[in-house]
Amino acid sequence: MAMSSSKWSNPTRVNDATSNLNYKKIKDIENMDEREKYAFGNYGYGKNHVKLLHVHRQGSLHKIREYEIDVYLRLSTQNDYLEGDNRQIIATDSQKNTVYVLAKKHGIKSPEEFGLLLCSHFLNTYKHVVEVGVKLEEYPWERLRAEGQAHNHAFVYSPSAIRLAQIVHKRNEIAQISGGLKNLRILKTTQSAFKDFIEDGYRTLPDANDRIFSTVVSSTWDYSTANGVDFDDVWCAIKDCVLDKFAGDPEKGIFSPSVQNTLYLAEKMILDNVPQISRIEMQMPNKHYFPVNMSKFPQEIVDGHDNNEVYLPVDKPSGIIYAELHRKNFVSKL
Ligand SMILES: O=c1[nH]c(=O)c2[nH]c(=O)[nH]c2[nH]1
Repeated sequence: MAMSSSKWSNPTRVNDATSNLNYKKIKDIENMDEREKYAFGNYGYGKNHVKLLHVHRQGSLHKIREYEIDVYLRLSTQNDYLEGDNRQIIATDSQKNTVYVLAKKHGIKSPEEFGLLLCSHFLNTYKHVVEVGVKLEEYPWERLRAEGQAHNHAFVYSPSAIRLAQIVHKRNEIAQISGGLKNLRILKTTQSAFKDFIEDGYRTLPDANDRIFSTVVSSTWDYSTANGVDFDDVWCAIKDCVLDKFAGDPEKGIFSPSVQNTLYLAEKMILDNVPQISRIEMQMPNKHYFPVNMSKFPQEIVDGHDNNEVYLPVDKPSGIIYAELHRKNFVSKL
């Protein structure tokens, strides 16, 4: 397409020689091959939402793991995009089949290890694959207990949190491994306050000495190494750190002056306890539960005690508190 003069062109009149030169440049650009004019930024292709249930059968004792998996590949050439030449394409359907075949052949020890296996498979099998990415979401099935006993082959879906894992493996580089969790919904009825914040013409919220604290935690973290990491143990340990800093001991609990402080303490405990994690980010939306105003029902206010039994769960808006914490010797790649 010819470049027309636009509001971006220099309005200053140029002499004829310069003008001829500019004209030649424009003609050269017009004659350029498309490949010289434009460069690809991010590109790749794969299959999203590959659903998989894996059953590990040890005699009568069965173990299950259920996943939704996204896979993508990046090839060394872009001939598929540029020329409509499909000869280098590993079809997204074949990528999906690979997930099933590798699960059948090798089983699934953890989502991180299965993701690493898929990456190595694609890089080793196809020399023109330069990058593989695998994202996994694991659903929270727990062994059912019946008559006080763990059941051999029945499970209950206990949506306490969804587990996440992501692997990005570029050829000739070390695989980048991330873990994560989402949908961890928690609530406590005391040991939370929020006060002493800015008092100005915009403030209506009173100090709260004792409020409900509820959130839905989501978090992702990066591993600096896979050596010696038991990914299942780490995931449970991280969830326990979050619950510990939120709930504290079962009798007295733990005091929270703000969501910000609780989030920071959880992240710090995770970096203190898991040396193989270099960076963690966490989000804690503040799901508000406001006490219902009972001042119109004075007969219900006994001994001058305000209402602290009946609350209105507020769907929207919610506060959103988030922070990333990394070790000081770690340089974020973002
Ligand atoms: O823990 C909180 N942090 C805030 O920043 C905030 N803002 C707000 O209105 N309530 C709260 N609670």
